[in-house]
Amino acid sequence: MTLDILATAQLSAVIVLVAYAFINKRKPSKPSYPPQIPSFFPWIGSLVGFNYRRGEFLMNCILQYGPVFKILLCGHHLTFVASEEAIQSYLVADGLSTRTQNHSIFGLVASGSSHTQKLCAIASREFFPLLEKRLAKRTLGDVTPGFAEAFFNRLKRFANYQGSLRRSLTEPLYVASNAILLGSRFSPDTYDDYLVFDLSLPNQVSMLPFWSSPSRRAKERLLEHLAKYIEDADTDHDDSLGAILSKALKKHNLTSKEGAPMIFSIEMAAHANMFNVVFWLVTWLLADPSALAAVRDEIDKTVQEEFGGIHGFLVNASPERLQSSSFELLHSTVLETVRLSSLVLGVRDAVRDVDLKDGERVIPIRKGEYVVAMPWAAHRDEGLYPDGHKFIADRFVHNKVREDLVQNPGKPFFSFGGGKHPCPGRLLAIYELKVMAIIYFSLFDVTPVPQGYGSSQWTPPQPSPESTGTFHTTEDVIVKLRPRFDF
Ligand code: HEM
Repeated sequence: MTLDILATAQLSAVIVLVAYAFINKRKPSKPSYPPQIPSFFPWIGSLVGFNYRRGEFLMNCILQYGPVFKILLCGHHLTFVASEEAIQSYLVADGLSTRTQNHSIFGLVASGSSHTQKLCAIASREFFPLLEKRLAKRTLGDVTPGFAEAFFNRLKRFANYQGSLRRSLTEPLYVASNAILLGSRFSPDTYDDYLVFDLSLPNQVSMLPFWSSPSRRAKERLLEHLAKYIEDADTDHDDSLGAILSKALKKHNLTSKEGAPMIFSIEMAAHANMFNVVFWLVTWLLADPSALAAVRDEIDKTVQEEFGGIHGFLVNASPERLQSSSFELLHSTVLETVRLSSLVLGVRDAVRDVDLKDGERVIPIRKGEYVVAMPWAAHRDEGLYPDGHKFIADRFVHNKVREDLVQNPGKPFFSFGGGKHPCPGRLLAIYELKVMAIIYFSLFDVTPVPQGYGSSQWTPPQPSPESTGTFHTTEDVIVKLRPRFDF
């Protein structure tokens, strides 16, 4: 009986939606700006295309409707801005808030918690500004000692390895980055759980229901570990970022279990984009052997001449010394990878009516609507970046972006956001990517192994059409790592 009622209700809903869509289609549409992406169904709008192949769907919208367009998703209006001027305007606009974005992040890490609201407020008022201060140019050098050695020690285990490129890069990166941010009490053995969680992220951020026991259990174990980490923090003597955050959580009367999602959200911010970018950095270099040879020559020469060899580098690899012009090609390669792997920035909600600018045109955003910026198009603008869809390792050699890596008029570089909410980890990210590349290519000859029966040639994987934020990959790369010397 109940099933009959349900089936009848579903059928009626479909009939109403189809009829509505048909009537709507027949109405002559008013010309408007920005263009609205047509969708067959009212209310749910473009949900299906958007959710299943988000990156691809958005890129197709730009190609068809231009760099500013609107879509309807489950009753919400989202305006996407992808031109340089519109993104600049989005970044500095008053009246656009990160409230919804932060809520969804905490909803993801702390599902079911009644403290999401409180955690969001503490994150944006206290924790993100604290990170910005600690990871600023002047103080970054106090945070980074130990990163290079921790990365090296973990990477050594991969000598003569044949297997996942992703693992060989992200495991040492995860361990080293946590060592400097959270200190030695945070267990490196959490890597496998974090990877399971990370790989499920594209599904988790989709608007469709997502059930996966392995990633849910991995997240629960990570949260338990973090709760213990906060519980045991030596807040009087330990001055690692993790201990400072633990102290602040206690000050806000949050139990260690209630506060764990806060540190988890910082873990996610510190690793999610890095895991993607580091993968593309090595993959795109492997796909361009002459660029790889040039980058490695630069690394070998500079490590020898300026640090006396790799062991000297491990102890003296400060952010200032890595700014040296002797690493100019590596610096350019890192920026090029970050430019090319960037798809979407954050979601903003309009807390009042806002007019954004796209050159001479005005983009009206009504209170309650959402805006999303897509650097993907601006970063491929042929007038600004010739052959912008290609990886060109030395693209930034003679044309460096500003040091703080945000908003660079004339040569847009939006990968780290900017304006009111720039990525506070941007300088750390660039530092880590450089150190990683230097150690990885100093230690190993890296050979990609062709996959598939009978294939003798390796081809790099494509960015995944389901990506969000930075590009994920469609598949891993299998590599052989042959030590270049006895370490
Ligand atoms: C290549 C690596 C990275 C990329 C491409 C990246 C990109 C971004 C972007 C675009 C935003 C702003 C999103 C928005 O507009 O709402 C952001 C925010 C953030 N990033 Fe990064 N990031 C990277 C690495 C890091 C690292 C290493 C950390 C270290 C802790 C970090 C911490 C954060 C935090 C805490 C925020 C939130 C800031 C806020 O909402 O005020 N990121 N990141």
